[in-house]
Amino acid sequence: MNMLRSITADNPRSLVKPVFYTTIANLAGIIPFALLVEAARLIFNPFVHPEIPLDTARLWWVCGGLAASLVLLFVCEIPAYRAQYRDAYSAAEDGRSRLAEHLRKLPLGYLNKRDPGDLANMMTGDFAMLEHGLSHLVPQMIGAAVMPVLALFGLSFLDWRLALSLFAAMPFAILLVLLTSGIQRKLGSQHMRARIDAGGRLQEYLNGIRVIKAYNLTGERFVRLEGSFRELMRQSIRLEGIVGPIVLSAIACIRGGLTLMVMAGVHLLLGGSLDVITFVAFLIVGTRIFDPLTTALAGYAELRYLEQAGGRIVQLLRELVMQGERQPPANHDVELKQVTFGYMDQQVLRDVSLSIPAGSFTALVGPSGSGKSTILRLIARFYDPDKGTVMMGGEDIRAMDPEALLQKVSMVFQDVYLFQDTIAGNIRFGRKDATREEIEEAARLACCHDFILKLPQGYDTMVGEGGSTLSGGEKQRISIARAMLKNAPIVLLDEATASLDPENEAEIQKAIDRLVRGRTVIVVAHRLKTVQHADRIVVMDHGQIVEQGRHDELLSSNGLYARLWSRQHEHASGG
Ligand SMILES: Nc1ncnc2c1ncn2[C@@H]1O[C@H](COP(=O)(O)OP(=O)(O)OP(=O)(O)O)[C@@H](O)[C@H]1O
Repeated sequence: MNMLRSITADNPRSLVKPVFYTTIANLAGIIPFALLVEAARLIFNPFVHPEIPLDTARLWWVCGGLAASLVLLFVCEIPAYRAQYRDAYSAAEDGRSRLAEHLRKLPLGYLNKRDPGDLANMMTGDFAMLEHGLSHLVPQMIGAAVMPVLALFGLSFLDWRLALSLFAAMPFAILLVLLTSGIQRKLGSQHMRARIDAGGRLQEYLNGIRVIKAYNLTGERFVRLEGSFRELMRQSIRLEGIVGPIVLSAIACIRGGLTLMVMAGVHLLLGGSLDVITFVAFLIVGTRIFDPLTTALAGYAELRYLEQAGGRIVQLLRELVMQGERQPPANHDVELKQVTFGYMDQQVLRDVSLSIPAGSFTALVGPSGSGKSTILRLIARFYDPDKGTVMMGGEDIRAMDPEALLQKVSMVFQDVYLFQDTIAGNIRFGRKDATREEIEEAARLACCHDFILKLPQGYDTMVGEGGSTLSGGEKQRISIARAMLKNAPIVLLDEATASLDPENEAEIQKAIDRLVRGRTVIVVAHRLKTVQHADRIVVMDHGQIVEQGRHDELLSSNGLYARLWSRQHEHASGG
């Protein structure tokens, strides 16, 4: 059952139709064999028993039946073929969508620990293997099981001794494959690890190609990439080199049954206890009956390999998604109560308590790495705290449905990601059902409208993956337009650290001022002058809140804020 779950990406029901139609097609495939045996019997009968004339009428009927059975086989194979391919591809499509949806709901903490190359490989490589398995290997396996069982049953009626000798070696072959399945699995998983590693290295190489060129790192990075390709080759050769002989031995063992049957047949024929016609019938059937089984044995090793690919998918599908069903309350006060959090082992926030009343403007400031952006991520529930609670309207956000919670929050982050879509499509991510007028209105408020109209196709201009065709400031404004469209009561803003030209900076500031009006706003600010009018400024250092208050209060208390302010002030007047 585990294997079935694995190879169907946890959806064994997708196998029902292909298995049903393939079994019918295989059963239909037995009829021509039976008719061939009957034809051989009729033809050889006059030679063995000269007193009996050739029964031509019956022979014609058998020939007609043979033609009809081939038509029947064709008719049965069409739905089997369709079921195998259609269901294989739709099962893989369904599995890919389920996995993508599941990944979206997993805590970011879990995804951070996974190699993105590995996940991408799972979506493409592993599912491609499942498609191949469901469309080719599973039908082969069914054929391999149905044909010999029916043949053994039918041939036993003709002569049980020959039938037994024909199949005598089969249990040894099956035993050989089963006993070595541990080795096959181990080699398969080593090969898979090498494949994932090569995929990861390749992705790293492609993602970093600009840095590699800029710093002339070609040699070192390429060596790592080449090393992973070499390891993959080594593991592939090892896998084929060891699994191949096992499978070939099993096939030889099965074929040995035919030799055994011929020897037994000759012995019985000479002893007079077997007639030639039955022997000929066995020879006809015996040469073909093992074909599906030998093909399936070669596929069996592949199936085990595929089981591992599917197993990885099933394991990921079973990872617990973020829990919580409650709808967020109408009150949008935000509060952190003694929150402690770290991404991996390193603690990033220590015992942080902070209360943000609805409708207020709060700024988080402090040195780089002090944990400011992490607070925003916890409020949006990208992660759950290790200790303490994050509350909204007096309720723990862990009890809330993460998706409903995100409806309450608009985010504008430093690293704006634009999808490979039109400008309008990218703004529409703010609200799926927004009309074109609403999108343009949001763009106007976010100071994007003018630069968008200057693009070749205006709002219908495509932006590349990652938005590489727009400047940093333009991307920021697009993301503000998204947030405008979303119109959520809480706004989380992570101010861009990269220096922008004065015109862009003024436009962005104007857009932000419009976005935050009348909402609960939490801003991570790097330039203190942009937040000097905040209701409250929270100063962070080494994962803790060291000061908080209004700009004037903080300046007069002469602490970290005053130092940061004077440093930036001197810097600005000096520059
Ligand atoms: N996804 C992550 N995985 C592991 N560590 C992380 C991750 N994000 C941030 N960190 C680490 O957590 C610490 C706090 O990061 P955070 O982004 O909250 O700081 P910050 O105060 O916003 O910094 P900055 O002003 O430079 O944006 C840093 O040491 C950072 O390296």
